[in-house]
Amino acid sequence: MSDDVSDKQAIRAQLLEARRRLPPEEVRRAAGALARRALDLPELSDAGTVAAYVSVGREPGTRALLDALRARGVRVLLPVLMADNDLDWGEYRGAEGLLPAGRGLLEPDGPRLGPGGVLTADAVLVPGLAVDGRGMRLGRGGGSYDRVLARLDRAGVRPPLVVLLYAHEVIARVPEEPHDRPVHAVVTPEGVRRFG
Ligand SMILES: Nc1nc2c(c(=O)[nH]1)N(C=O)[C@@H](CNc1ccc(C(=O)N[C@@H](CCC(=O)O)C(=O)O)cc1)CN2
Ligand SMILES: Nc1ncnc2c1ncn2[C@@H]1O[C@H](COP(=O)(O)OP(=O)(O)OP(=O)(O)O)[C@@H](O)[C@H]1O
Repeated sequence: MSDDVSDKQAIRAQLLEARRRLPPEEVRRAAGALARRALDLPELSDAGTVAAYVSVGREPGTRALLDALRARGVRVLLPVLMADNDLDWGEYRGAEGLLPAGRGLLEPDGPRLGPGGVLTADAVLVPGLAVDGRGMRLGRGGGSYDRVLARLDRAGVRPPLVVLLYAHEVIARVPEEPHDRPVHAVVTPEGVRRFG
């Protein structure tokens, strides 16, 4: 295994442990601040369709943001994890339209759009564990979003990629592999940083 791959695993383990230690009230406070800051981003507020995801556990919260986008008439797409870790997509129809899925995830009921559904997004909210000063992102390691970003590239579409993190998850350097693609902006409860 290359050094960068084993570095990634060590950093992931540290960051997931730090999330597990976050008090629930801190998770709630952060989610409110993240939703407010994310809604101020023109990349998201001007979008007709946003590809997002439903935060679970101590992930930086997206639920308030999903509902606010939907209330504004934005079409919100949510991922459905497939057996090979690639992602299918469905439309968010509100909290009642979410079903418990594997790995503690919540997924949309209703029709599936296919993996190409994400190509209709004007902006993509990408989950992550960390980002560095160049916008290089560390994910959970399933490669699901690596494939989404490669699919967008192949189709020649370049929607803004936005990651929501806690402030301590903006780190000095994420080890990168050739397939990694930088994101355009990171939102933390403390502010927004654009890369470019
Ligand atoms: N909320 C959310 N949805 C998402 C992602 C994500 O990171 N967050 N994904 C990003 O690609 C995809 C799902 N990929 C996943 C890959 C691994 C695990 C995982 O390792 N889960 C742990 C339990 C949860 C935890 O403690 O973190 C497990 O199964 O042991 C979860 C989702 C699509 N949907
Ligand atoms: N376009 C792709 N198609 C298929 N597999 C890929 C693709 N890009 C990367 N992978 C594989 O996915 C695995 C995970 O990659 P990596 O560790 O960079 O994940 P990550 O970016 O942290 O996570 P994620 O993409 O799930 O958020 C690696 O084994 C990598 O080879």
